[in-house]
Amino acid sequence: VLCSVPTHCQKKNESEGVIFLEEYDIRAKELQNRAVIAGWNYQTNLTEENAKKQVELNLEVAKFSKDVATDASEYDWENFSNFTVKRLFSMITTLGTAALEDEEKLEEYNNLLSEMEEIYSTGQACEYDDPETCLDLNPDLEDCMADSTDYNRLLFCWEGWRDAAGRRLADPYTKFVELSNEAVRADGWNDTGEYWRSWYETADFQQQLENIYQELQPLYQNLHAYVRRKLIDTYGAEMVNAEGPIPAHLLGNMWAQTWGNIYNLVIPFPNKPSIDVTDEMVRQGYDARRMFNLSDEFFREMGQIPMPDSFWERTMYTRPDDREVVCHASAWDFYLDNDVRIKMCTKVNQEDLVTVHHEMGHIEYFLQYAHQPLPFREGANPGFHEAVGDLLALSVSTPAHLNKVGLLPELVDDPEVDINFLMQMALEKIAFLPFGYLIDQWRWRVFNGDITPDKYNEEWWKLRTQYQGIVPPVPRNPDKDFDAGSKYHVPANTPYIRYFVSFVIQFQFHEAMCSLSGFSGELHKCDASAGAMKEIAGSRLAEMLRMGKSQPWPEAFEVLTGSRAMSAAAILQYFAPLIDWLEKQNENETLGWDNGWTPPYDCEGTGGFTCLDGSRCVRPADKCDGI
Ligand SMILES: C[C@H](N[C@H](C(=O)O)[C@@H]1CCCN1C(=O)[C@@H](N)CC(=O)O)C(=O)N1CCC[C@H]1C(=O)O
Ligand SMILES: [Zn+2]
Repeated sequence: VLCSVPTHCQKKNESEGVIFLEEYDIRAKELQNRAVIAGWNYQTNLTEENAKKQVELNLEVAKFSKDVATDASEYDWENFSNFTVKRLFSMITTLGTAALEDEEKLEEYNNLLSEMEEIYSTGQACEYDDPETCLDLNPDLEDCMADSTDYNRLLFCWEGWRDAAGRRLADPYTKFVELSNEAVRADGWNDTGEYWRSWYETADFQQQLENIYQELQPLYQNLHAYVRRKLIDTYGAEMVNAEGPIPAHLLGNMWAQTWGNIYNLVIPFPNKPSIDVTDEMVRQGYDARRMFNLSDEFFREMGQIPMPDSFWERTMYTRPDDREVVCHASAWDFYLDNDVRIKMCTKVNQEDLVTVHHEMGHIEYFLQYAHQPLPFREGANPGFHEAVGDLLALSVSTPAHLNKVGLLPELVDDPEVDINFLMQMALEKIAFLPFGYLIDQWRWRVFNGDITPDKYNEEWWKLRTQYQGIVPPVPRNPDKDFDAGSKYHVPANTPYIRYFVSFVIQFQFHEAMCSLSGFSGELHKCDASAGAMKEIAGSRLAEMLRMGKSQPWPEAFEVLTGSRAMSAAAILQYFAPLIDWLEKQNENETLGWDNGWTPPYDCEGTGGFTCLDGSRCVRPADKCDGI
């Protein structure tokens, strides 16, 4: 019944709709599989030819999405009775960025994405006094930020990366924002941010997030004040101000998003044992593959699905030395034949062991919902997908579990050792919260036009200082710098609020898994795999994951946690002993950082300054441009 004037003809009925969905699923999976393969081939071999093939496939997917949405609108689906059939039709007729009509613009949109991915993944910072020696982000610059405690060496790595990637992404990103908004507007959205937030199916989503952030902010301020005091001990009071924001390059990470790498500068009880998995792994000769095996074993122990053989054959474990790749770790669902893979330039250290669990959590979710119709093969909301791996890593990271797997020589039951452990966890989980929250606060305002391109960097730093209490170590050049571009997810166009949601709900999941497994005691001591009823916990987790996106997320949330709402209570309960300890530590500290302090910046005519180790840090005068 193909009719030219839909309002005057009989729309197709529900039983015809079910047949339509069956045919759709077969065609959609086949096409998605080819598109993901093209994406994999590009990211694991950044050639012009592979970029073109990836763009071609993305265009084919967009065309298919448009055609199938048109076909779907011939069915009277809004009036169908079956919830699942209606939900599937609703998802299939939601196009998002695929709605862009103009072929040329859609091609430009996809070319920009490939180009930005390439710029980010191949960016290098070259030594001031030896332009031939250039450092990659992974591993060189990341290792620099993690290991150096030389103020000016850190400054070289921090600024060098932003010159190499951030600055070069300003123009393509500005163009990209326009095209992305034009695309989603063709699908009826006001802007890209509104389309992204719709995936949470939560009317007051932004308000809920703000409430949770306000509940967590005091804990973050206490951690910030404590760490700031310790950094003054390391770098001196003229480089770190006791009541001001912290220079952004001193937190052990290129983006100051997690602070685990400066644990050795902030240990609460230095003369008591701490966990140092990195040393233990290196001592035991761990390689990437063994780190993956450790994670897979834990998923099995928790009754989840083991990694299929093809995973072990096709995963990229380490950075290849014969081609350019996207090193930023990611998990891939190929939608056919249980083909799931991780792509990672793994380093043998604790940080990457956590990332391996994070990526494997995505893989686990892919496997658990593989039986669902294609549109339901997503997280219940994107935060769920980010939480799975971290959730299991909360159990793996406990001293008890690390001792069990031979990565922690001795187990000590001592409240001061507990504080050392909770500090390590806070440097990962509490430090991250403002970062996880602010990225999309910035991006949503870029997409809705509140932040115009000339203000991209100024507003970025306003948010970075307001939420994280950090400040750029060198003045930013308003015409050239685009520091948001130095963070993978911005040029890669991956939304970020999902990580803030994950860092909240993973503790609610952990609390649920621990009580279901029969664990009793302080939450931070729980290793769910040690619970007498761990099978119950594992099967409840699997039951939630199997649902994919077949129901609004509170339904899935309730299966595991028994509740239907995000809450900061679980993470605050987990860190309760540390909160008390920090408040005592900070009795004489000023919480907060709004005294407007900025770091001293040595930029005399010589353009040179002296490193802490007394060596002469040659610095080309142009590094003082615009200052
Ligand atoms: C290291 C991790 N890489 C992402 C992730 O695993 O989420 C990659 C890149 C972007 C999306 N992605 C995927 O793998 C998706 N295909 C997963 C999915 O299918 O949804 C990452 O970026 N993380 C981890 C913690 C904080 C954040 C960061 O490092 O800032
Ligand atoms: Zn993730």
